[in-house]
Amino acid sequence: MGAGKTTVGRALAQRVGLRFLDSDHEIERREGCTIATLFAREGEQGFREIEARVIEDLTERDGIVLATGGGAVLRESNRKALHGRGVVVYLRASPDELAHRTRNDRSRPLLQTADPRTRLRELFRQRDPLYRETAHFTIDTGRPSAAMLTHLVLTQLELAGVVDPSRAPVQPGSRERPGRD
Ligand SMILES: Nc1ncnc2c1ncn2[C@@H]1O[C@H](COP(=O)(O)OP(=O)(O)OP(=O)(O)O)[C@@H](O)[C@H]1O
Ligand SMILES: O=C(O)C1=C[C@@H](O)[C@@H](O)[C@H](O)C1
Ligand SMILES: [Mg+2]
Repeated sequence: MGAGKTTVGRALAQRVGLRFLDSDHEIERREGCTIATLFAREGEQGFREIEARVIEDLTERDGIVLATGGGAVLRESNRKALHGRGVVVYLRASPDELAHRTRNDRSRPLLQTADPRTRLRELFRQRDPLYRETAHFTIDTGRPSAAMLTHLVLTQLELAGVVDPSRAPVQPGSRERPGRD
């Protein structure tokens, strides 16, 4: 949560000329309300059901850059759909860094506690192995700016033959997917 998936994903899509989609935005569009309202109305489990349907739908599409919500890796079906249908980049950040980036933002219900830093530490412990299992690449987001991270992700994808260095996206399925990191 707050690692930069939306920020970097959108910039990456622009750089490679692909459509950008974000599962949180798609959930808000389909449900006609904010994530915070949805959590209040349906609880986290209700939100996860909707999220799983959206991930299933969006990972069926070709030619997109998809940013997920931070908890999408919690479900095995989501992890399988993401890893099997796409090239997954884990933007890894420390709980302290995430706490700093999200400190003024009230839109993430799971961080509306007296001690968001401790919550982020718990989430990191639970989720880091799941992100690693799901990702083809891991990029540490500690110091670099979002613009630098976009460049780093792009370079990784070029080296793996996922996008052409001339910025033309490789056709889905035309080259072997990269292995796990
Ligand atoms: N590399 C970075 N360095 C510093 N700040 C960053 C960086 N990447 C993103 N940010 C900032 O951190 C905040 C969270 O970023 P963003 O919304 O892209 O995270 P996210 O991973 O999509 O979060 P969520 O899981 O909640 O969807 C934003 O204010 C963004 O500007
Ligand atoms: O990390 C999480 O569990 C979440 C992250 C956000 O992207 C939203 O999907 C929601 O706030 C839950
Ligand atoms: Mg996001």
